[in-house]
Amino acid sequence: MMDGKLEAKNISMHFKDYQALSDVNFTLEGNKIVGLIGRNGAGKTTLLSILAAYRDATVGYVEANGKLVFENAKYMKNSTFLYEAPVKDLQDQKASKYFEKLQLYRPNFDKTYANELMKRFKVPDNKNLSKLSKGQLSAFNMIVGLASRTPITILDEVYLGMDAPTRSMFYKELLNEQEKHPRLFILSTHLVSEMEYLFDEVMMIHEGKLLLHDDYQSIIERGYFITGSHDDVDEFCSGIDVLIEETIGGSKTVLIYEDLKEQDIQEARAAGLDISQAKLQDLFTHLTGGEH
Ligand SMILES: Nc1ncnc2c1ncn2[C@@H]1O[C@H](COP(=O)(O)OP(=O)(O)OP(=O)(O)O)[C@@H](O)[C@H]1O
Repeated sequence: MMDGKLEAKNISMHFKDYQALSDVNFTLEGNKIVGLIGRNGAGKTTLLSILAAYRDATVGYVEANGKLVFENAKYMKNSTFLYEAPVKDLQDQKASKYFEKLQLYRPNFDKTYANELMKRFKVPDNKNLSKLSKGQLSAFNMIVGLASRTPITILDEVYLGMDAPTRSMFYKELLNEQEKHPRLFILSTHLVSEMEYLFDEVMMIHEGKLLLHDDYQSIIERGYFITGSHDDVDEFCSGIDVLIEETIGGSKTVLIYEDLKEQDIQEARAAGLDISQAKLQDLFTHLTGGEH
């Protein structure tokens, strides 16, 4: 659907004297699910609102297929940005009324699909939207995001308020929808362990800076836990940045983020070291400063 390019160029965002984003650069290309992960206050919402052209960056700009997105009516039509249930914007209306209006400026909006999801996610359609529970409102938001079928769909922590079974249904539906109607999804989250299997690509931001941006697989393949005798682990890790280390008796475990050669891994294992792949959640926690 999109086969296009979304580029962030030298984006910085200042709020008075507070710098929420510092020189963020990246290119997203093609149809994929991109996970934007970052701790509380890292700058996720700020970055997404700039990507969605809801606000302009203090410095830098965003382009979609080489055209500025800010104040670009065509881009607004082709993108959806959903953030924590904007109750105020919904006023007193029922879903059906809201969908009718949405159809006017979302040419791909599929009302039949939206209504089917309303049933499946048990969002009542006979109540005013302002009367929905928190979880129902999150589900409603997610339904709008999926059924709008815009080439660019940006969901800012849209799962907030959904209970665990509902979130799990949402993830399945997202994958299902991505297969049938591929587009560029950008999802922000800190539920990393729960959502990592969804991501084709990951952007990690920390204190307003883009710390990491790569294919999910490439990131995962650089994260290792290494356990063995104190000396063996130290020897293996000489010259390698260690993210965390834990010593229990004479044995030591470290987490590293590094390209290892398959041969080095084999040799280390043969020499008695235990090497296992870390999860994105481990890397996320420790690349962004640990549990402090
Ligand atoms: N309008 C504003 N004025 C001043 N500071 C702001 C404004 N909006 C955001 N900030 C600050 O910018 C930083 C990034 O905020 P942002 O909402 O983008 O973080 P986030 O990664 O989405 O966080 P969370 O996971 O907690 O939702 C925070 O320190 C926040 O206080």
